[in-house]
Amino acid sequence: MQPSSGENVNQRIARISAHLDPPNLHMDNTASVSRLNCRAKGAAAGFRVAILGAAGGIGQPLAMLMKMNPLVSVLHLYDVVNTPGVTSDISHMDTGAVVRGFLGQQQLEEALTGVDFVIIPAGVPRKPGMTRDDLFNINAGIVRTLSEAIAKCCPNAIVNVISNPVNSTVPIAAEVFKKAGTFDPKKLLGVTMLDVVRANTFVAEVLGLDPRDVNVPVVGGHAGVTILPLLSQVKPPCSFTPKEVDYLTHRIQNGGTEVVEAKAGAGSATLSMAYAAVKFADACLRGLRGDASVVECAFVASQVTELPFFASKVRLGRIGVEEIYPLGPLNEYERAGLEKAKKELESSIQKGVSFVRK
Ligand SMILES: NC(=O)c1ccc[n+]([C@@H]2O[C@H](COP(=O)([O-])OP(=O)(O)OC[C@H]3O[C@@H](n4cnc5c(N)ncnc54)[C@H](O)[C@@H]3O)[C@@H](O)[C@H]2O)c1
Ligand SMILES: O=C(O)C[C@H](O)C(=O)O
Repeated sequence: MQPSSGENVNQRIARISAHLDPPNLHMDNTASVSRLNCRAKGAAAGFRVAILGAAGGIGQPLAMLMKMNPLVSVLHLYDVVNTPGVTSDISHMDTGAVVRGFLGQQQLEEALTGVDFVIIPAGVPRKPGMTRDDLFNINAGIVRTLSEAIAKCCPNAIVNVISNPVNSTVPIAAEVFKKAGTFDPKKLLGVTMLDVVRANTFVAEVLGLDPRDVNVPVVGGHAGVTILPLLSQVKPPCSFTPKEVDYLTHRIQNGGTEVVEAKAGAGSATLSMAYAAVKFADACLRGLRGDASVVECAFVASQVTELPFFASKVRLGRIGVEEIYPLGPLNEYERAGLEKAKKELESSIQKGVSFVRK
C-alpha cells in the first residue's frame, strides 16, 4: 500500500483498516464491512478537544485519559510524528469520544477547526542540569506556531498551555492572540496543576492524611522560586513546624527537578503531568458545562499583583476564567517568597512578550 498524497491520518487509517478487513467476514459471504460503511452516526453531545503534541510522553497518557472523559465527544490528536499509531491504538477504547488523528504541519489547521478546547503539551522536556528556561529557544517557536493556528482556526477555544517554560509560553500565546485580534484573557490558562497535585501529596505525607482530602493553593508561576505554596492556607486547616515549612516548600518547588534527575536523561514528568492535565481539563470542561463553584489554580492574565500574569485560584465557568481570587492573608515567610517569585516571573514574562513583539 503506497501512501497517497494529500491523505489525512483518518483517511490513512480507514484505508489501512479497509485493506485489512478479511473478505469472508460474514456468514453470507457476499460483502465485507469496512470502517467506511459502518453505521456509526458520529459523535455524541459533548466537547470537542484537540491535543497538540499528542504522541509525546505527556501527550499519549493525556490522550488516553481524555478518551475516558465522558465530557469529551470528539478528540483530535495532533503531532508532527507518530499520530497514526497513537490514534489507532486509542480509538479502540470502548468509551464515547470519537478519536481522529492529524500528522504534520499541513494538517494542523484541520486538527483545530471546530474545537472547543485545546491542550498543548508540545515541545522538548528538560534533561538533568537544565532549567525550564533552557527550553525557551525551542519551545517558544513551537508555541508561537501552534497559537497562530489556534487564532486562525478556533479563536474562541479555551487553551491550556503545558509546554515549558510556562511562565514565558503563556505570555507568548497571549501576544500571538493579541496580534491576531483574538486575545480573550478568560480563555488562556497556563497549567500549574502539577504543582498543586505535588503539594497535596507531599503535605498529606507530612500530616499523615489521605492526599484526596488535602488542598494546597500554589500561586505565582511554574518554575523554581516562582512556585509558591501557601502552606498557611492548606485545607483542612493545620499547622507546620518551621522545619516542615522549609522541607515542603523546597520539595514542592523542586518536584519537577526531582523527576528529571530520577529519569536521568529520559525526560521529565509525564504520567503525573498527564494526570494533573486531565484533572485541570476536566475542571475547565465542567466549568464550560455550567457547573457551579469549579475552582482551581492556574497561570492567567491577572491583576492580583502588579505583574500581567500570575497563578492563583480561579473560578472556571461557561466563558473560561470567570473570577480570579486574591491571594488572601500571607504570613511573613510567604510574603518573602512572593517578592522572590515576582522578581523572577517579571523577567520570564517579559522574555515571552519580547519574543513575539521583536
Ligand atoms: N506545565 C507542567 O507542569 C509541565 C509538566 C511536565 C512537562 N511539561 C512540559 O511539557 C512539554 C512536553 O513534555 P513531554 O515529556 O511530553 O515531551 P516529549 O518530547 O515526550 O513529547 C513532546 C511531543 O511534542 C511533539 N512536538 C514537537 N514539536 C511539535 C510541534 N511543532 N507541533 C506539535 N507537536 C510537536 C513531539 O513530536 C513530541 O511527541 C515539555 O516542554 C515539558 O517541559 C510541563
Ligand atoms: O520539571 C520539568 O521540567 C517538567 C515540569 O515542569 C514539572 O514540573 O515536572
